[in-house]
Amino acid sequence: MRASLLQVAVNEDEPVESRRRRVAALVRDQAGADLVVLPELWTTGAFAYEGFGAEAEPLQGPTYEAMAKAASEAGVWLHAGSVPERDPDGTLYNTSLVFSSSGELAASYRKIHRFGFDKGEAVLMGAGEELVTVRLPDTVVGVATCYDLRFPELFRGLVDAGAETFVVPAGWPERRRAHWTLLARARAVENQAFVLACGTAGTHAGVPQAGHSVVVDPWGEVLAEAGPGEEILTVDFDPATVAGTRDRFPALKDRVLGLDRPRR
Ligand SMILES: O=C(O)CCC(=O)C(=O)O
Repeated sequence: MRASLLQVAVNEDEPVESRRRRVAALVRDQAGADLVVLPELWTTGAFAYEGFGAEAEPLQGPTYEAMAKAASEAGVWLHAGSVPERDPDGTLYNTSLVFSSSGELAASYRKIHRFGFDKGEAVLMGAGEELVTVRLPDTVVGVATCYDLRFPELFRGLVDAGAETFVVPAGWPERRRAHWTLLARARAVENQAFVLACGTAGTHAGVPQAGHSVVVDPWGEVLAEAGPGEEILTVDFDPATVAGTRDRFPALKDRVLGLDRPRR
C-alpha cells in the first residue's frame, strides 16, 4: 500500500482560497497512491484561532467540494485533514473528512480532545463524541487528530473497533516536536498498528510548526520522516504486518480491561 502524506506549509501570507487550490493540485498529482493524507486545519492554521469563525464551513463546504473532486480525479483515497466545521446549530467542530477514491465521503470525525486548555480551540469548538474507523481496500483506518495523540485510551478504543492503521492529521508546534515523534511511536508500539502522522510546515499565528510528519510501523520503527518544510512524504507499507505482529507478539491479548475506572 502506498501512502503520501502532504506536509503542507500553512503561512498567513497565502490566502485560504489559494492554499485550497494549491493543495487540490498536490492531491491530484498523487495519482497512483492508495491513500493521501493532509494535516489538521490546513486552511486556517491550527493556531489561527481568530480565523476559525470566519473560515468555518458547513460539512459540505468549499474544502469538502474541492477535496472530493481532487480525490476522484486522482483516484486515491484521501484523508483530507480537518476543517473548521460549522454545524447547522452554530457550533464549530474540528472535523476530519475521509473520501473514497471515487470522491464519496467515507467518514467524518469531530476531534474529541480539543487543545488550548482555557483558550483557543478548547473554548471555540465543540468536542466530538464518536470514535471513527473507516475500511479502506487494504486496511482499517482509525482516525484521530493532533492533541488526541496524547490520549492512549482513544487509540485502544479504535483498536477495539478494528483499526490497524491510525491516520493522525496535526498542526503540531515545533516547540514540542520531541513529543510528536515519541507519541507517534508509542501509539504504534502499544497498539501494534501503523501510524501515519501528518503535520504542517510554516508559521501561523506566530507558532512555528514542527513538520516532521512520520510513518511508524507496528514494531515502532520509523519507516519515513519528513523534514521541517513543505514536503510530500511517500511510503510503501504492508498492512498485513499488523496481523503478523499481533500474532507473533500477542500483548494486546493480555490487556486487563477496566483499569481506567476506579475499583473498590
Ligand atoms: O499536544 C500538543 O502538544 C499539540 C496539540 C495541538 O497543537 C493541537 O491539537 O492542535
